[in-house]
Amino acid sequence: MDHPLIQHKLTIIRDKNCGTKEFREVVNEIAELMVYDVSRDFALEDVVVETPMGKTTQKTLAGKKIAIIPILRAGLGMVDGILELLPAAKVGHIGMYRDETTFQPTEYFVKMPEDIASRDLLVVDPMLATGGSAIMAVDALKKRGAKTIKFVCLVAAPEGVEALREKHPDIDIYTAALDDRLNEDGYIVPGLGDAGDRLFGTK
Ligand SMILES: O=P(O)(O)OC[C@H]1O[C@H](OP(=O)(O)OP(=O)(O)O)[C@H](O)[C@@H]1O
Ligand SMILES: O=c1cc[nH]c(=O)[nH]1
Ligand SMILES: [Mg+2]
Repeated sequence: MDHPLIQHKLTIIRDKNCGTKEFREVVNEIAELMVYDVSRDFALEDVVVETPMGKTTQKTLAGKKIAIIPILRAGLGMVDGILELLPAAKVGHIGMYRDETTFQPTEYFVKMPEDIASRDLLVVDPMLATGGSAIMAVDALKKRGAKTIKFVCLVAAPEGVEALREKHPDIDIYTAALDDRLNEDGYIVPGLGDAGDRLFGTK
């Protein structure tokens, strides 16, 4: 997504001198701006409304049922921003951490709304690196009946986009930036470092 506001804010959080408070605020702001466009294909239906001047037929969202699914921890940093625009969305959590040497993800927590099969799901995580975490999260959702899934991240590596596309070609991927590559430690370059640690001040 190349909107100037999104690009500007992404540059702010890439800076290693951006502290925890600002990092948190700006991650939420970017997520909110991204959802404006992610929701572009949401269906509308007609509704009759009475203005002070009389009756008119206008558009309203067609009873869309959404759930936001953050991949813990770092995905949590995007939830409040998205809820600003989609305040009635439900939120399901999936916990996952990546092994430092093999980069393989381990799932440690899942709590979903009961009706995810009938909801449009926005899986959110700031970083799409090898793609292992996103693939495992989508596997877990499909296993529970999910049908419509969009993946929303801030920074993606080409390797992660390719892996997620290959494993789950039915999923739309939205990213604020497609970066150069992964380094030998599995971090995105130039990236923004460890998103979870920067959001929660754990390093
Ligand atoms: O595409 P991948 O190679 O799977 O890497 C991306 C994942 O790594 C990070 O999580 P991390 O394991 O650091 O957990 P955290 O959010 O708790 O810090 C990030 O938030 C993604 O979930
Ligand atoms: O660059 C990266 C890769 C994985 N996870 C992160 O938080 N950052
Ligand atoms: Mg992390």
